[in-house]
Parts: sequence; structure tokens; C-alpha cells
Amino acid sequence: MIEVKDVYKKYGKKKVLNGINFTIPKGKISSLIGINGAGKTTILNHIMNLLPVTSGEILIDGEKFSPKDYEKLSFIPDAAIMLPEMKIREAMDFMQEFYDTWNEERAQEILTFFRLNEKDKINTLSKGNVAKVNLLLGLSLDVDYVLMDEPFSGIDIFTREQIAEVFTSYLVEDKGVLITTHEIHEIEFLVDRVILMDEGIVLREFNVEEVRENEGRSIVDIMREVYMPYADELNHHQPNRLGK
Ligand SMILES: Nc1ncnc2c1ncn2[C@@H]1O[C@H](COP(=O)(O)OP(=O)(O)OP(=O)(O)O)[C@@H](O)[C@H]1O
Repeated sequence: MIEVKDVYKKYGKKKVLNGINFTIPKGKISSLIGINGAGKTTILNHIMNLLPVTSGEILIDGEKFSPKDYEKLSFIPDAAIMLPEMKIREAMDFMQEFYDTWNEERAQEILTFFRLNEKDKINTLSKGNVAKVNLLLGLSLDVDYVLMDEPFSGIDIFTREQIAEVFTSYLVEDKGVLITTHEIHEIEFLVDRVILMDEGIVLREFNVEEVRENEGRSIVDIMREVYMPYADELNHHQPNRLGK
């Protein structure tokens, strides 16, 4: 399990995270939901140890980060192009060289599933195919946790459906997956857990199945309940809960 514990982040004087707490269990797909600028990417960068926290800690399987944890983690960025000058095969070779956890057999399966051509140069691909290449590179690592930054952002519906299939496949089975998004309809039926954040705090963390079964409510119902008071505050120009 990954535990994000009381994490604060300031950029200069600007407070971005104000005491974030949530967990990413193995074998579940969790989604971190927040509007643009809520701090989602910042959290992913903290988990990957690419950016120091101002205070608080992140535990991976109960321990503070150590370089060995890179063998447990895979980070799939948004549709930004990774390794743009390379052909897909060259990017795969690069990953294989860099990561002991590279699984070529799995990479070949994903290539076939997405109908990608190894010989294509990445910077000549459509946005949807770039997203597929990013998934290919990130999911071909034998790791315990996969972090994905907005995997569906700007992707057409057909590609989205193909990508969605990956989330219900053995490719992510047993892994702890975290997907960030601000577009819930893209992932409503894929995720097990939801973490709603705003203004640098977690407003609510819940299991989707539990609220569906026990309360007969959808993710969107809960989002309305959680975010509506904020919308009202904004509409009435009242100070928000951080007193900014
Ligand atoms: N290097 C930086 N210096 C100053 N402020 C930054 C820096 N990086 C991010 N921020 C600010 O921190 C806040 C959170 O950014 P972050 O990218 O984590 O949000 P996000 O939820 O991922 O947004 P989006 O959905 O737009 O990707 C934003 O207000 C952003 O402007």
C-alpha cells in the first residue's frame, strides 16, 4: 500500500497541498479527482520522489522512499510525448535498458492489442496513439504500483474505450493503480475507489461499490454533494474554507 500522510506543499508562498491524506491499496484502481490546479500532478511527483514535500510523508509498503522503490513504481505521464525523436521500438529498447523490471513479452502483447507499429516514430503519431505508447511503456514494467496522470485527457471516444479495456484486464490485476482525472465520466465504471480533492485537501475518500450498494448513489452524486457547497461559496463571493 502507498500511504500519503499529512502532506503539505508550498511553492514559495503559494500553498498547493494543505495536509493531504489518502492510500493506494494493491489490487484496486483508485482515482484522484480534482479540478485543474488542484494539485494532482504535484502529488504524483511527490510519490515518485521527483519533488520534495514541504512536510508530511509518503510510505511505500510501510517504508519511506528509497531508490529501490523505483522497481515498484511506474509513472505514466499525460499525453505529453515521451522520447519524441525515437521510433516506438527504440523507446522500448531504452526502457528495457533502463529498467530491470521491463517485461518484453507483455510489451509485445500490448503492441498487438493497440495495433501499434514498432517502426513508427513517436512524434509522428496522433495524440491517441501517443497515449497508447505511454501506456505501453508504463505497463510493460513488472511493478506493484502504476500512477497515471490523466490517461484519457484529449483522447477520442474510440481510443478511450480501447484504453479502458486495459483497466479491466490482467495487465493491472493485483497492482495498486492511481489515475488522476478531472473528468469522472471517463472512469466512472472502471474505478474501485475515489479520492475527491480540492484546495489542497482531501474532501472525501470512498469505495465506489460501497456507496452504490449501501446508499444507491453514483460517484457523480457524491461529487455533487461534496463540491456543491464550494460552488455556492464561490457564487456568493464568500471566503473559502482556507480563508484565502
Ligand atoms: N513549479 C511550480 N511553481 C509554482 N507553482 C506551481 C509549480 N508547479 C505547479 N504549481 C501550481 O501548483 C498548483 C497545482 O498544480 P498541479 O499541476 O499539481 O495541479 P493539477 O491538479 O495536476 O492540475 P491539472 O488538472 O491542470 O493538471 C497549480 O496552481 C500550479 O499552478
